[in-house]
Amino acid sequence: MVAIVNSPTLSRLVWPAPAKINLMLHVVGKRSDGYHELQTVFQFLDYGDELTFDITQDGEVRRNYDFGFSVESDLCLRAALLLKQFAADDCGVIIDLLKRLPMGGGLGGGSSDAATVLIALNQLWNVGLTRDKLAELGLQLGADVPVFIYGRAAWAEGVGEQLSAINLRQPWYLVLNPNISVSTAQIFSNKHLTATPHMKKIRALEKDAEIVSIDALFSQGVNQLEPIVRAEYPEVNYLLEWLSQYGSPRMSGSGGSVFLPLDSQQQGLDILANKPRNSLGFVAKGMNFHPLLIEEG
Ligand SMILES: C[C@](O)(CO)[C@H](O)COP(=O)(O)OP(=O)(O)OC[C@H]1O[C@@H](n2ccc(N)nc2=O)[C@H](O)[C@@H]1O
Ligand SMILES: Nc1ncnc2c1ncn2[C@@H]1O[C@H](COP(=O)(O)OP(=O)(O)OP(=O)(O)O)[C@@H](O)[C@H]1O
Repeated sequence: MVAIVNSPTLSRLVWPAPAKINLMLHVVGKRSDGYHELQTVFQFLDYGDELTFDITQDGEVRRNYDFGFSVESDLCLRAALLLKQFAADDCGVIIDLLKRLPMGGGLGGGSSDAATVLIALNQLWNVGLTRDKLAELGLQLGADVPVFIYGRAAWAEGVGEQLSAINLRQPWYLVLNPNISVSTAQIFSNKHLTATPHMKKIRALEKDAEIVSIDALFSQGVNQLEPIVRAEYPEVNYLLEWLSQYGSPRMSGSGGSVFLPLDSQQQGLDILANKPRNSLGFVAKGMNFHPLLIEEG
């Protein structure tokens, strides 16, 4: 946890917003509001966006960047405005964002940014909401926000908000992105997406002390959104085929990023050096703890 006081200097600290990957993802149902119920496993990566906050006393929420999304749809601004309902009237902020995560990349970039805004401003504005309350606010912004506030690698159900911590191996991963944005809504609305029966939380996952291997999760099958994305986006299909010469790659979330667990960081750097033209990529370590984990109680 970042211990921080509300001082203009310290508030300029850099606040990380790490990526997540989904190590397995089953679609198990559809709710009446159209959202799909999932069973998934989240792990964080030590790679992501970075935010800084200039705290002001003018009550305004502003941004100092432009990545193409409108002010109204900006998840950082929306997160700040949600939290502002609980803050003193004069609490204001200018948010800056260093964007490393590909947008529409299945790595939870926008969700992670929003979670970091909620965590940071909860401290910098002295709001004092609990982690559960922040996660509840976060869920209004997106299904992937709560896990970033929960702060632990997790087995998730519901739309991703029913979370229980799991202890996973933390290998290095190579992540590749085809440099295209995949719409999560479009993938979930594909007519070929069918729900499968609920899977019992696999036995190894129930024993918190045990370290769950990535292979054990992969043996549960591929991400069920993967065949749909592969069919709609040949670029994602190509990256998965290309990476399979080195092991068993998987797609994260609703794509289009794909990832491969590695034996070492160097192995990833060697593969990355020859990555397909037009793709983006990085090597990062799996993390079971979010760098801003809120310890309570
Ligand atoms: C695929 C995952 O990344 C797995 O972690 C998440 O479930 C997606 O979470 P997210 O990007 O935060 O998604 P949201 O912004 O909440 O939803 C975007 C759209 O995707 C569809 N959606 C999303 C999540 C979900 N469980 N079921 C859905 O049907 C809905 O049409 C929704 O309007
Ligand atoms: N701060 C933000 N960062 C990224 N995208 C944002 C942000 N605010 C709003 N958006 C919008 O949200 C869309 C989805 O972005 P995001 O990077 O979260 O996708 P994603 O990684 O596929 O998410 P997920 O893994 O949760 O499905 C973007 O295309 C963009 O229009």
